[in-house]
Amino acid sequence: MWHIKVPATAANLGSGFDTLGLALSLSLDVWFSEAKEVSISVRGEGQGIVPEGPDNLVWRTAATLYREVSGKPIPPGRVTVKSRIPLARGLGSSAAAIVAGLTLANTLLPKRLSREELLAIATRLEGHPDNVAAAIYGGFILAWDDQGAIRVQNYPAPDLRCLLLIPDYRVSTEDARRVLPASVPIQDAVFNAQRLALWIDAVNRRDWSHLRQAGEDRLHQPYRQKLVAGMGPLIEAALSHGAAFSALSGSGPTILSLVPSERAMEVAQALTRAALEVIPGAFQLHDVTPSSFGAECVLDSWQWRRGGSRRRLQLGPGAWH
Ligand SMILES: Nc1ncnc2c1ncn2[C@@H]1O[C@H](COP(=O)(O)OP(=O)(O)O)[C@@H](O)[C@H]1O
Ligand SMILES: N[C@@H](CCOP(=O)(O)O)C(=O)O
Repeated sequence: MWHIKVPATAANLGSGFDTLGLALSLSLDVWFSEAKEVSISVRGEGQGIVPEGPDNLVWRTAATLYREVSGKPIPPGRVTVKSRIPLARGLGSSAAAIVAGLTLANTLLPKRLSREELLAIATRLEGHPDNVAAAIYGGFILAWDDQGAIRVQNYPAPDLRCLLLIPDYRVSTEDARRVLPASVPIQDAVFNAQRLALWIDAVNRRDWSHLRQAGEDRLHQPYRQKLVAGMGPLIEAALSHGAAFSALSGSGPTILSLVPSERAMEVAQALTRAALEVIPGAFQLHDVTPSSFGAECVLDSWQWRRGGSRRRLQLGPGAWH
């Protein structure tokens, strides 16, 4: 049986719209074993909501890639999808499902595609590179479009705790992209370029003292404010109680705060107090960590359960270890 694990991801990180991404320690897991017929079951987040037929995003993506590359239908099998990534909350659930599907197809293909090739396909399917790049490579990523080719630079994840304030309502990425303007004033573009540079300087020097400003943004958050009740007060509550960074996660509505361990309790309490005032309805507060691991596929067989070695496959050919 194959076990595929793909992390949740937070895209944008304030100033890095469609450019920065961070893998998180929440995951989408898929188990696959060959069988006579296809059967798909969905557990955890999305259970009862996402389809369990051939139109399931994980299976549809896997089947399409397999057929495109090999010219043959994907081998049928039993697929179990178990996710801890809430849907449409800005935590990359669709990116994780797409990357899981691509990883599954790549595992079954006789000749595997490279991570770069998978990134290009994943970006085309998701529409932007930031979530899928972080889901494939793990850690903190910077992605850019080089005349149609998607390039990525990845860095170790910041050694900070990550508090996710997740409201109980959904914001689809499609809707959240529709509220963005077609062009922005030059001053706003400069404002973001300066702050994006601060992010890259911070990860290069592992110094989080200017992250607060790296989180400031004029390209997407101001326009999305109307979709995310209490966005400003929640970010302010986290920053004024010791968070190094706080911003909308992806297209929202989750607010992500990066916090030194010793301030995590204080920030969590401040976020909870603010959320009770400004969020209409329920919310959850998750205490997770940035993750250095990207998508991986493991042969989950009886041999390793009995103490044999566990074979682990990072995406890309020749990467068994
Ligand atoms: N495990 C899954 N299996 C199938 N489809 C999924 C899965 N997870 C997410 N999706 C699809 O992705 C959609 C959410 O994507 P999106 O609006 O981009 O939000 P986000 O990626 O921020 O969670 C869901 O409504 C569903 O259609
Ligand atoms: N750069 C994208 C990121 C969307 O992330 P998601 O997790 O909300 O899908 C955007 O801001 O639209």
